[in-house]
Amino acid sequence: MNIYHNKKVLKVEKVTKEYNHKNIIEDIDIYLNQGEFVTILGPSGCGKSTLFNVIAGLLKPEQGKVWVNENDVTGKTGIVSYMYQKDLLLPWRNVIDNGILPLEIKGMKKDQARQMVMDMLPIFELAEDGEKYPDQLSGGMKQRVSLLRTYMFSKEIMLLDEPFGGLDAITRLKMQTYLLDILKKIKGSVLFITHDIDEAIFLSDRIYVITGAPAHIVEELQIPRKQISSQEDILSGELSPLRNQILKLL
Ligand SMILES: Nc1ncnc2c1ncn2[C@@H]1O[C@H](COP(=O)(O)OP(=O)(O)OP(=O)(O)O)[C@@H](O)[C@H]1O
Repeated sequence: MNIYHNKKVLKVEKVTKEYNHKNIIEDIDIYLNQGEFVTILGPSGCGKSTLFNVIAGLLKPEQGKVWVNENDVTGKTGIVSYMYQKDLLLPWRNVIDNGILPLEIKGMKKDQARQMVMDMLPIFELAEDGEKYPDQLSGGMKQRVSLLRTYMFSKEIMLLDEPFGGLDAITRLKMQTYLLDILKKIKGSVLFITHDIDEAIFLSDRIYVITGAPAHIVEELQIPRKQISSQEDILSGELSPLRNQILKLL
């Protein structure tokens, strides 16, 4: 995303989480600056979603703390927004009424919530689709609705857990570009999960590589954003040392 500030909006400090007395993630220290795009890159099953569940307050860690804007939010839900790989749209609600769900839960009147969502539709490239139902949408459109709904929940910090994992390769590439365009307009801070190295390099300002059992952060990498203007750049010779470095870590 390129333009971000050095204000830490999220800090994860020495977090350890176990299942059945076995550590799954251990001693995780990460942070997210305001407006920054940071990816947690790691192999399938290593514990990335567990980390997100701790950050979202859905799981309490055995050790460590989660801070949002310097407030201790460990084990508290409702502060950061969380988008899953599966779109989880309600099939009986149209795009607008799916989008207003988080606002309704917060107690906002339906008319006001609908207006807020309608105002955002063009940004999410859904200007013509507000009245459509999920079964009338393509996979990429469904993920844009999910992203819109995630944004309506909390504009400040968004956790995106493999949001493009279920899409075909071409739609996935298109969605990566959409996501960067949308983020330029809404100026959110994003923590993103993927196990796709090229996706991580294309989207991120910074990458944490997580691996091992228990999973821990093995490397933090700053991405040379100036060298990346399109997905083709990822395959250029200049970035191949970075890709190889990540491959060796995983
Ligand atoms: N509720 C649970 N009880 C016990 N073990 C669990 C539970 N949830 C996850 N695990 C285990 O914790 C480990 C990490 O799972 P997690 O879903 O966090 O990994 P992940 O990196 O997000 O995987 P993927 O990329 O496949 O989504 C796995 O071995 C999983 O089986």
